[in-house]
Amino acid sequence: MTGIGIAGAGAFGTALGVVLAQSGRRATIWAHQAAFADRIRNSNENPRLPGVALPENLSVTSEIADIAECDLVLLTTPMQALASVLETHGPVLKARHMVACCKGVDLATGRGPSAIIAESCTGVVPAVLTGPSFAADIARGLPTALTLACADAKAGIALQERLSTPTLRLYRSSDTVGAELGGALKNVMAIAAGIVIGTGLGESARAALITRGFAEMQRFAQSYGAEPETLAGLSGFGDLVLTCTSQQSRNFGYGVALGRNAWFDPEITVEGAATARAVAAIARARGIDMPVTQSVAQVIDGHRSIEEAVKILLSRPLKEE
Ligand SMILES: NC(=O)C1=CN([C@@H]2O[C@H](COP(=O)(O)OP(=O)(O)OC[C@H]3O[C@@H](n4cnc5c(N)ncnc54)[C@H](OP(=O)(O)O)[C@@H]3O)[C@@H](O)[C@H]2O)C=CC1
Ligand SMILES: O=C(CO)COP(=O)(O)O
Repeated sequence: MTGIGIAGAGAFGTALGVVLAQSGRRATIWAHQAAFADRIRNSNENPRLPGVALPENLSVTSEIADIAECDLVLLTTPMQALASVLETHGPVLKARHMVACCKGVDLATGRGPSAIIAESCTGVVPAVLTGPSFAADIARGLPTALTLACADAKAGIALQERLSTPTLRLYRSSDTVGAELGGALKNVMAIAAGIVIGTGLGESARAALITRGFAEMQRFAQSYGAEPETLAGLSGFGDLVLTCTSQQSRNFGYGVALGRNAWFDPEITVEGAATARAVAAIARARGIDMPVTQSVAQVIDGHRSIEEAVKILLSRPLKEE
């Protein structure tokens, strides 16, 4: 079967389904809750992506069997759900290609999405779709450019062609590790940027944070063999800029709320929180200098106040850039 399965009925999976269906592809979104699938079907709209009508050739199901025969599956659950979803449903999925669309590092194992796919689904070619794009922008048909990373060059070309649309422009890369780490780490930096703005530290401080945060991202990713060019591209620098500067970003919004000591809805997906904890632990164990990430992890876990974290960051030894 040549249809596209989309595992995860959130804003991003729905937006990808909409744009792919609008350009003639047949796609099916799988939701893990039957009631939620019913709600989407009955209203022809996903409450996580309000105001976007679903095209006719985009189906919604809560039966995993309905996407089992798809040759391509996009994995659009939150990162911390990916391993359990693949453990439970991976064996029934017959897809030869799986594209991870989630951004983060698994807190329990320290693994990224492509490693989770490779370990859970033998014989599947893992790929990663990541880069600067808000689901609402994609779904409205606004122009977006993303990175499609796949270590298998032939599969990468086929996936790039299959998933590009007139408004969704995919650039190809073979550096899956670099692409997925860029997407994971920028969310941590977006929380930090939100804290900077929420606390009233100013735009100059945010620019410094983004720049030093990018240096930190490079250090971490290169320790895993990522190419510096990947981090400088859409999946790293591009998404870092978007997420650290846009009110649309949930990670940025969470940071702003922390900075203002304001309530933030715990139902909202904030991938950078678990990823900050995961990356801080890995960096400590591997001796990688990640001061911003360590500070974010300490602040969100209540182990350090924002004032203390800022003081510590500003009193680090002076050094060359
Ligand atoms: N939104 C965006 O603009 C973008 C998001 N992404 C990435 O896409 C990923 C998903 O984000 P997004 O779509 O926004 O998230 P949402 O918060 O919109 O939705 C998450 C969805 O995942 C479902 N889900 C949660 N746990 C499971 C599970 N165990 N099995 C199956 N489904 C589950 C939720 O269902 P329920 O609520 O019923 O539990 C919900 O439908 C994230 O990694 C994010 O970083 C990437 C680019 C853009
Ligand atoms: O990844 C995204 C934009 O590229 C979405 O960011 P948020 O999860 O912070 O909303």
